[in-house]
Amino acid sequence: MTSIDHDNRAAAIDAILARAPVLPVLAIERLDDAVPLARALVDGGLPVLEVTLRTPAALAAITRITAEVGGAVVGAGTVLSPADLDAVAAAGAAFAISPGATQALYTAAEGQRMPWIPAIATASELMRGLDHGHRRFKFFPAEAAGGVAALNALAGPFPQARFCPTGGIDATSALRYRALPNVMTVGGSWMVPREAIEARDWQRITALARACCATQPP
Ligand SMILES: O=C(O)C(=O)C[C@H](O)[C@H](O)COP(=O)(O)O
Repeated sequence: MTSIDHDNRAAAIDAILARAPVLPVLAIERLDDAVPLARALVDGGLPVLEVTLRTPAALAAITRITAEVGGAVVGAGTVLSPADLDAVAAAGAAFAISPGATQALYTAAEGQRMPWIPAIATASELMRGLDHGHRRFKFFPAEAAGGVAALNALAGPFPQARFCPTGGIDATSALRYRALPNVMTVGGSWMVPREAIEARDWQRITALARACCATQPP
């Protein structure tokens, strides 16, 4: 892949993630929850979704949301291997995102049209990703790996890199991340509480999503 292709790849990721200030991270246990859950989030102003491959329903959920929820942009999360990358592309994912990165994934992603976002937690991991031509990264596990202070520090030597911090973030800390110039969007699951999904309380999820779009602490 040429560096121009890498520019296109970064632009494609920017275009997707710029659509919302927050990226909900979903673990969908019941396939029938996929469409109403996605609708609740889209209605609350969060159209870009990460459906993690942590449940058996995940691939079918990606396909179903993509087909049935207008306005949703469905990505796949917890992509751990080239086989996962192939599977989520076949399911129709608009993008793929991983909690880390491996040489196998960097190589496999070169052959995919679907954008893939590797994750980093250290400067050395970031340098490896930059060597592969990537400039957009998940920062995981964000809070445990140094949080806002770490991203501020990385901005010095790596001004070309931008991040989607994820892991341990809540409604209040999300605002601190969103204020950083090197943050594209903030990932997390705080707006999709497990008990709300179990109770199919879609109105509560829409209200929590709406609060994510606010610029003041909830
Ligand atoms: O599964 C993956 O691919 C991950 O990278 C992990 C998730 O993004 C985080 O577990 C979400 O973070 P919480 O908001 O703390 O729930």
